[in-house]
Amino acid sequence: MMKNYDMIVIGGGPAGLAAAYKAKSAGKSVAVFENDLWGGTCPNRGCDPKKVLLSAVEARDRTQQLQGKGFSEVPYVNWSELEQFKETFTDPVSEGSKKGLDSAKIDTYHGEAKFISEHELIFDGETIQAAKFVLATGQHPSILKISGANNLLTSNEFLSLKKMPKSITFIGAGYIAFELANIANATGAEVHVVHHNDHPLKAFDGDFVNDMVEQMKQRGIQFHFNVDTEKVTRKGSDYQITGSDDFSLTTGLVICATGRIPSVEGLDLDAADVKVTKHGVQVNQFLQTTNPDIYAVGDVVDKKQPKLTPVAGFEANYAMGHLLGNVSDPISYPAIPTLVYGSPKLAKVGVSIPEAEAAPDKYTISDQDLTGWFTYHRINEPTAKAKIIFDKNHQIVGATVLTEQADELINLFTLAIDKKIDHEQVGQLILGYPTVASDLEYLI
Ligand SMILES: Cc1cc2nc3c(=O)[nH]c(=O)nc-3n(C[C@H](O)[C@H](O)[C@H](O)COP(=O)(O)OP(=O)(O)OC[C@H]3O[C@@H](n4cnc5c(N)ncnc54)[C@H](O)[C@@H]3O)c2cc1C
Ligand SMILES: NC(=O)c1ccc[n+]([C@@H]2O[C@H](COP(=O)([O-])OP(=O)(O)OC[C@H]3O[C@@H](n4cnc5c(N)ncnc54)[C@H](O)[C@@H]3O)[C@@H](O)[C@H]2O)c1
Repeated sequence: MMKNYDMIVIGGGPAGLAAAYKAKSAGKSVAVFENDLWGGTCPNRGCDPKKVLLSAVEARDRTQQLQGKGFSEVPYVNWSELEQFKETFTDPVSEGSKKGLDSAKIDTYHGEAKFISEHELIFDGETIQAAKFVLATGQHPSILKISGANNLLTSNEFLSLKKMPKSITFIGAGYIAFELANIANATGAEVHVVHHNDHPLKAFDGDFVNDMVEQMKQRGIQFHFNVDTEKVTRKGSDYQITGSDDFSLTTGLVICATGRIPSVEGLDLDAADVKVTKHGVQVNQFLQTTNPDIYAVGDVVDKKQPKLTPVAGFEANYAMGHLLGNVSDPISYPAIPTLVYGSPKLAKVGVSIPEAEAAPDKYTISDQDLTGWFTYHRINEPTAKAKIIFDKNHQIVGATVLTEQADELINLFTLAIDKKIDHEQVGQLILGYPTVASDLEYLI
């Protein structure tokens, strides 16, 4: 007899798993298909391993800042040891995620499935049906179409390098290049970033990005802007990168960090009547694809919101609410913070600086240098800055921050924006002192 489920999820990452558990707890029969590691990008080769590696960088940064204030030597990070520590987090993920599904009695299929009609998949020669589907296949690294592209590695391989080479080069200057270049630099490797224009981290405030680049240059990271990479050639155990304007660089490894592309190949979405653009699966305001029985959630969706783990989880919960008939309003996203985990960290949320500058009748920007504030001076941070945007009622509506503590500060701003917390309300709270949070009263 043909297998038939209430719901099939394709992709076992944060988005897919959240959707599967939600439907299962509502009493639905559910199956999840995964063609690689259970758990997806975030815990296996994304956010979590990256932030474990960052912990050693943060310790080194602190030591460096407190040189002559209790510390004299600044050790380099021992990559092999750190990598082994990282593996204690990543190694158990896939098996653990699969076991979780098994104990929740969610069926699992490992391998490639492909649609053969609007409600049918074929897997290992077997046809499997479902009333509803959820596409949650995420994205994978894009590789430049250049001569010698086979010599390029990606963030996937970087996060599992057994040995850090003496020199390493990142192509692209987005989130991944900044974060991984910063980690490699802390191990003592010679680090280069080659970028095709002079707008790194283009979604962020230019002033703060310039500041971040300067600080990373001072740590020894070499930026090569306005270079179009044309060719990567193997030279013995090294690689030679050649690019526009006679650019040439010999390096130990080349990591391509030029963006990620939606994972839709092989699914034959045409057969299911699901339309895809180059940015991902097209959805309506209920996260239904062009086939209303097929939803799409997480990184695989063509959307203007940033492609991040908490956004993936939020969408999965929303889509399940809609699919189960508990929600009928269109999806409405709260403020979404985005962060670049460098040294320092750069973060933003809500109304952007260009948006605020373009509408002075609606917004005011408070440009704050926090370097001398106790919170930052205590750890001797070289620079700590925030641009905070208020509406005409003096309610915070956006912020961009550059500091080692940006990951904590931005969440406080997010809370204030989303819950409309103002200066007076913060003043009525008693918060642990002295902390990033206890500064909030003086910031908003
Ligand atoms: C290096 C790096 C660092 C990151 N850091 C952060 C961070 O600090 N904070 C943050 O919020 N986000 C971060 N992200 C982004 C975050 O990882 C993603 O937003 C998140 O994983 C999206 O979840 P998802 O379930 O939509 O996709 P994924 O986690 O990518 O999961 C999709 C799953 O679908 C599977 N799949 C693909 N095709 C098929 C198929 N045909 N059949 C079956 N299964 C398939 C994949 O193997 C994968 O397991 C980072 C990403 C990277 C690459
Ligand atoms: N901290 C975080 O939240 C975090 C960290 C890492 C990744 N991510 C997620 O992963 C996504 C992908 O990260 P990413 O850094 O690969 O992408 P990105 O879009 O941030 O950056 C890609 C960079 O490559 C450049 N580029 C594009 N085409 C190029 C070309 N032909 N030659 C040279 N450079 C080129 C772009 O100008 C851009 O600077 C992010 O958008 C985000 O969703 C998030």
